Amino acid sequence: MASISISFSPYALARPRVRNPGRASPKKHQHRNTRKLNPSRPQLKVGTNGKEWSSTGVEATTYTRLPPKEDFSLPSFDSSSYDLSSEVKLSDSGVATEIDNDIVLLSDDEGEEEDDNGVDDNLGLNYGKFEIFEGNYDSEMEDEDFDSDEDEEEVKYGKPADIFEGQAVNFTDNDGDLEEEEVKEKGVPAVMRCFDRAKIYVKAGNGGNGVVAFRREKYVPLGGPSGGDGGRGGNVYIEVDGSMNSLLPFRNSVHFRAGRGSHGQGRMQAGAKGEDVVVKVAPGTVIREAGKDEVLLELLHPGQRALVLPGGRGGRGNASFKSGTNKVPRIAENGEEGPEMWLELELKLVADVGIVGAPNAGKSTFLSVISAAKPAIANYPFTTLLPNLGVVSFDYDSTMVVADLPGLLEGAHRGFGLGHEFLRHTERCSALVHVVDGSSPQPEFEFDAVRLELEMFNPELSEKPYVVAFNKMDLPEARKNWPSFKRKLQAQGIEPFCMSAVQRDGTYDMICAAYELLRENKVANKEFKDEDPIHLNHVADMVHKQRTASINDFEISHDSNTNTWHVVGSGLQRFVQMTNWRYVDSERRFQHVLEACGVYKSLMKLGVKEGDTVIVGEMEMVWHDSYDNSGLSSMKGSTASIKWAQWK
Ligand SMILES: Nc1nc2c(ncn2[C@@H]2O[C@H](COP(=O)(O)OP(=O)(O)OP(=O)(O)O)[C@@H](O)[C@H]2O)c(=O)[nH]1
Ligand SMILES: [Mg+2]
Repeated sequence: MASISISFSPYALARPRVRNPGRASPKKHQHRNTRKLNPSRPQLKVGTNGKEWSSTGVEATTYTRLPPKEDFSLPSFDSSSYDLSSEVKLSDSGVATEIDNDIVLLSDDEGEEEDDNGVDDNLGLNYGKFEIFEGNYDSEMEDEDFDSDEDEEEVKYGKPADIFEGQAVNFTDNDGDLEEEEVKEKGVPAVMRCFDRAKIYVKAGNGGNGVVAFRREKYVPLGGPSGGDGGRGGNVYIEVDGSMNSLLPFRNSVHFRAGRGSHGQGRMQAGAKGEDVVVKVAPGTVIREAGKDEVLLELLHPGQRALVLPGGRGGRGNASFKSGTNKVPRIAENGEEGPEMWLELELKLVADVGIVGAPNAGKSTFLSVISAAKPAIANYPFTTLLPNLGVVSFDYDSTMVVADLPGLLEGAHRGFGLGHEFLRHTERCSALVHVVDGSSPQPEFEFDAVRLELEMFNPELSEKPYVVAFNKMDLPEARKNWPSFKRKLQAQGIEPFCMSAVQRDGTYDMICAAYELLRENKVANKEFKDEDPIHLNHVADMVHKQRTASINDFEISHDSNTNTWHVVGSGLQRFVQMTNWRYVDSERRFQHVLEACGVYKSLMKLGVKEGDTVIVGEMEMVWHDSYDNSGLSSMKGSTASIKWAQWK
């Protein structure tokens, strides 16, 4: 594209010299036009710079640690949405070798009662034969989302620095949380990552351009300017959709662009406004600007709608520029560009009660019994990969939403297992139900381990009110364990409940107890909400404020090597972007505005020299300074004598 080649005098051009009008297009550092200008006047030569199985087991075992290899016999299932047939066997990889070695080492170092095979007396688990569900889910749903650099990922697992009994093996060096986070993130299949996190791009619509037109009608001589204004660009809204309970839809659609405003037309016709775009999110979504910690919005209730990005203003047509001194304005503005942004969405489910517990404790079974939810249930740890929600109704007006979360392992807070990934969903619960597998060898141990994990993840979680459900009372082991478990918890001041989820025995009392807890706590939450009304359009207000900064606020920096002056200010930049160079008066107004806001004066004060390059926004100009200051205002026909429509 040819350079814009507009050469003009900032002060005293009676007739703007526009070469190739209408071809003006933003382009960076175009070659300069060496057209000769009247040396007696100050001249700037202008150029533009171009921007996410069900089988009922008989013998169920709860694991609070990683389970032994032999327990990992998977029933074959074809239609499952989760294909676990391709777990990575750590014993097959270099990683496993490292873990084996370290565990043996650990038992030696610590002098614990653990034999050379790494058998833990507590649970009878052979830690030397772990399998870990880490990464390699090769189901059709994951193919494209897995990082192909699997090898690279394994290399990242370092030798655990210090492992002692009771502590989970940490695959990373303790070097930095960042690395741990990275490895953990990669190990989680995309469908899980996308369940409650998403990154989206939003852009408001550009405003439509204003036009230059004149009324031509029979018997109406001198009809005057009739160019209409452009329509404003579409807005970007974020709305809470009560039917959504995950952010999975954002796996496929990431970009949301509002429509641009239509251009203005003759006969004073303003352009239509651009189409708004509404991004639907699940209740409980927290929104941040990408890369920043500050929370922009927290959308909790269905129907809430927040204006995030306002559309760009439509450019004014020449009818808007008519004034007493400029009755035939040949000028119109470009529409303002719509703002754009990358947003990070994080979902924290809005459930009243969260069901927590070790894998295989019977959490999903419990949810399926108390609500209409049909979560996957199997005699297998980590059956639940994503949280399930269920609504428990007592009668018409007493209902509560219950979330069943993936099982928690010891070490979950360090990224072991899956539960950690989703623990944040319990942050918004008012009460927790802690399901304990009564048939496990040591239910007390399991109970303590899970409590510890909650505390390690977020101390506030461990402070939430909770009820303990000792499950699987239909099994003889559980009935045997119950008296001692009850005694131990009572000693701690906790009154546990016992139930058999499968036989629906004791589940009603359980849920009534949870509801009671919830009622007490919800009152407190309500009071809090009343105190803190949310103003949902503040993001748009902030964006708007940033964009409409005063044109008088600018900074000038100088690069002495290239003799270039950069005039930087968001108000000025917006002005430059909205200036439509195809119209002849644009240039004069441009000079007028630069003069009025003090850019020329400041440049001269700083010592701008003849031939220096001045860059304002996307415009590149050449400075010509030979002029007579005193003669400016008196010059007839100069821009100074024309009253321009106010910049807004
Ligand atoms: N005998 C007996 N088995 C039960 C009971 N509750 C659950 N189970 C069994 O325990 C196994 C695990 O149940 P789930 O509900 O999938 O356990 P979970 O806690 O959701 O497990 P994860 O989702 O893997 O963490 C299944 O085989 C259930 O049939 C019970 O009260 N009695
Ligand atoms: Mg489950």
